[in-house]
Amino acid sequence: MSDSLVEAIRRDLARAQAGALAGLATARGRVEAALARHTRIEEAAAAVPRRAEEVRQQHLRKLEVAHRASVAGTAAEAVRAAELLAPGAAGDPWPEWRPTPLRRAAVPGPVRVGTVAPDVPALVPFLDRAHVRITGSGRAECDGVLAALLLRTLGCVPPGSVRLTGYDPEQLGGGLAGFAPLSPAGLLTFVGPGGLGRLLDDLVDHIRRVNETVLAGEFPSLRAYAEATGRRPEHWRVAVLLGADEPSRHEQAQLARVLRTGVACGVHLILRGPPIESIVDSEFLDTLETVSADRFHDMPLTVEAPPAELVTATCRKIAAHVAAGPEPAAFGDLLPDELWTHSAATGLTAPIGEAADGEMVDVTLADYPPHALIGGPSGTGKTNLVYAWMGGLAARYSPAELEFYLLDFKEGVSFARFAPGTRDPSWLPHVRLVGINVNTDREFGVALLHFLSRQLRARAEAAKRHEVTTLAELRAEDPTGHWPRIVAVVDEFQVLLSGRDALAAEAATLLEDLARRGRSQGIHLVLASQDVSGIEALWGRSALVGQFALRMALPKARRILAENNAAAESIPRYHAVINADSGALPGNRIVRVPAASDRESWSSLQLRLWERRPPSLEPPRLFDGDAVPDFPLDRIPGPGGREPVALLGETIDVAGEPARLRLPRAPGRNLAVLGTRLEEACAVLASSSRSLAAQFPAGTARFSVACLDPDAVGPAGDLHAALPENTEWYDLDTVAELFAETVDDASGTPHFLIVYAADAARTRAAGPNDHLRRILHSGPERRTHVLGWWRGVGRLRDDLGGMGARLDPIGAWVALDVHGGDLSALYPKPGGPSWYPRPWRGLYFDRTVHRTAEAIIPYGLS
Ligand SMILES: Nc1ncnc2c1ncn2[C@@H]1O[C@H](COP(=O)(O)OP(=O)(O)OP(=O)(O)O)[C@@H](O)[C@H]1O
Repeated sequence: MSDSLVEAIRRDLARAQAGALAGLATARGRVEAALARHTRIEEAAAAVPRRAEEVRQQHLRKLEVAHRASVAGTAAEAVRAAELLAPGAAGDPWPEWRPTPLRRAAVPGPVRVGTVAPDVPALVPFLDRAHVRITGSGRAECDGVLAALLLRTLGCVPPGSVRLTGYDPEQLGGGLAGFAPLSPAGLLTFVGPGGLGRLLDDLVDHIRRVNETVLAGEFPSLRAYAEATGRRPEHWRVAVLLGADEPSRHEQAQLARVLRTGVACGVHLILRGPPIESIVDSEFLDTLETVSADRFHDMPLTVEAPPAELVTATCRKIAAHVAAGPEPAAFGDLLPDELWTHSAATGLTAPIGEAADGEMVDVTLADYPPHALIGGPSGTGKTNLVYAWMGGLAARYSPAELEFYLLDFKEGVSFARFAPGTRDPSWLPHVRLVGINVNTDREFGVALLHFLSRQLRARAEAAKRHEVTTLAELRAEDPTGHWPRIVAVVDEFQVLLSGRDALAAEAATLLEDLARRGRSQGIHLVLASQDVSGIEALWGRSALVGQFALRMALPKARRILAENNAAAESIPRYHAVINADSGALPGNRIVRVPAASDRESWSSLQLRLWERRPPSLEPPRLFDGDAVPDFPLDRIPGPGGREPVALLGETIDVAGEPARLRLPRAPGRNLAVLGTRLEEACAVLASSSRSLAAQFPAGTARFSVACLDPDAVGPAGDLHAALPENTEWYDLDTVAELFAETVDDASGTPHFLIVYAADAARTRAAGPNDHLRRILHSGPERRTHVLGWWRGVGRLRDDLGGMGARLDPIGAWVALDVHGGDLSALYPKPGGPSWYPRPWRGLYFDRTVHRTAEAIIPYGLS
């Protein structure tokens, strides 16, 4: 290779090396520049947060200054706000503190446990809002927070609505000692050491049950339930857990569940003590309120513990209140907001009381169930239950929709309040009839049943005319007709069915017919009794009992419900088992019946209804078995009638019409009053004579009063004075003249001989007796009528001719203290009428009009 070639290669290599070195130097310079820029950027970035933090700190300093400046002003506002948030028992200072229970469905607010400076109440949310964890260094302060929280909580809710459980393994209940008086009433229970697991299991079970059966997916919480429905179906349960050994894994899990889900179901925990605290983690913070006994929201807290004696006294009172039993729901709760807005076309529905879950229980009378049976021993509240039910019905349905017929067979005046009285002139507009003190007048009960049967017939006929079958259809077809539902209430109805006589049989037959056919015609029977078990007439007729599908059993009622249904055995006072399914077990609803008996509860409702009554409505008829009816001056026929009519007394009937005796010119038109009861006999003679006298203008009839019993001189004299001026007066010495003169009187002038103790005439002489017999026989055809009182049937017979004499001249009689059998000769049916003599009652029979004799009540004439 030549030298020149080598040289050329060297030069090229040297150039290449120099170029590479220059490139490296340039690259190095660029790297250095980039690194320098990076460092600058990094330094700038580091300066930003520092500045931000400085700005934040400046702001905070300003805020703190502003906050301190405004504390004095805002404290006053905070105090006012606290008063609003925690009124009454929730926040009142202890010296003036007393329980102020909220309504049952109300949601309690926070309660005060102390103050933060300057005097701002420290309020802790608890029931329906949170669990509470109490922390703090001082034991006494923590105890104070606990006591304040519990006592105020108890004072804010209805007594008994918080159930406390204490778990205090260290002090064995000492931490809750002041609350011990709650224990006997079952409001506070203690769980011993080792019982934490069971307690938590129990709470978890309770929460599950509330979720499943009460909230049932419909409400998120009991609080929402209460706000939506106005009712609170469950008690709150508060478990106070005051420290423990390290809880087991299971206990920890259960505790976590309660913390998570308890508040919504009314289960609250109060926690204190490190072992439990250790498992409370941040997961549950939204339902856990932590209260430090030292600081409250970062301010020093002054704990306000309640005085020990206030705690025990309050707990004692709450326990006594709960032990005394729950207050019955108020009568007003049964009433609607607006009166008389309901239609009775398809039935009658009203609440009767409150179930355990606070719900009002409705009771219906309709095609099914048509009739009700109410039972319970004396004093258990049957009458009260009837009042409560009637109040609810009368407030909902107007008198055009509903009518009541009320009968009380017991002695007493329980239904009298519905009729106008001397003290209270108001009456219940729905009531058409009130029968009180009916105990001996079973006839009145039968009369009511007859009356209802007539109503039933009228309805059935109207239904037929309109080609319908039920009341609802009839009302639709005949919208202007008066077709109210009729509710007949018979208290102590067993009296009506007692005895094995014709009256009881008639009553049972009528009842059966009414029960069967009344259902579709809107006629409802409500029968109440102390004890239905012994009523043969009832249990012998299963078809009758079967119609009474609505059963109401008061505590210890026998045989009202089905045989296997013993619910009435165990219900408390003022409660009732309501069963619309003939007493079958699944139909039971237990209700607390409000007090409706006291006059105050009832009167204001009755007054409101009375003031709304239609102007044309007449007051109800009042039948009082203990009262003597007044002689009805307005019912006496006027002068100039076709034939004289004597009023003998009041019939025992729904309308209370007078018992009338027609005295036309016809054989047998005499009246015999029979028996030894002087007053009643005089009353019958007086009312019949006076009513006759009113029918004759002066001088057109003759009246003669013969008083042959010295004891009757008083009333006979009174009658004599009340009769027309020319009425003659005879006694034992002169009566023979009257008979002798009358026996052949052919003047044709009406002549009424009123003879007291007619049988006494015979003891004087043989003559007058015979005259009297002839007057009785042939007088009426000549308008001479005898209204006579004989002191026995035998004596009457003697006056008519002795043994075997015909008694035809006595066409009508009123028997007083004479037994039915003694009247057989005067009665068409063998054995005589069934008649049990009783004071101020007579049995009236007129051969020309009666098939059976009827009971009457003589009028009082005073
Ligand atoms: N639900 C109730 N709440 C408060 N008091 C009641 C209640 N029910 C009944 N009472 C009271 O109990 C007493 C007896 O009640 P009530 O007269 O209704 O019983 P009863 O079963 O009809 O008794 P009796 O057959 O002896 O008349 C009355 O003084 C009444 O005020």
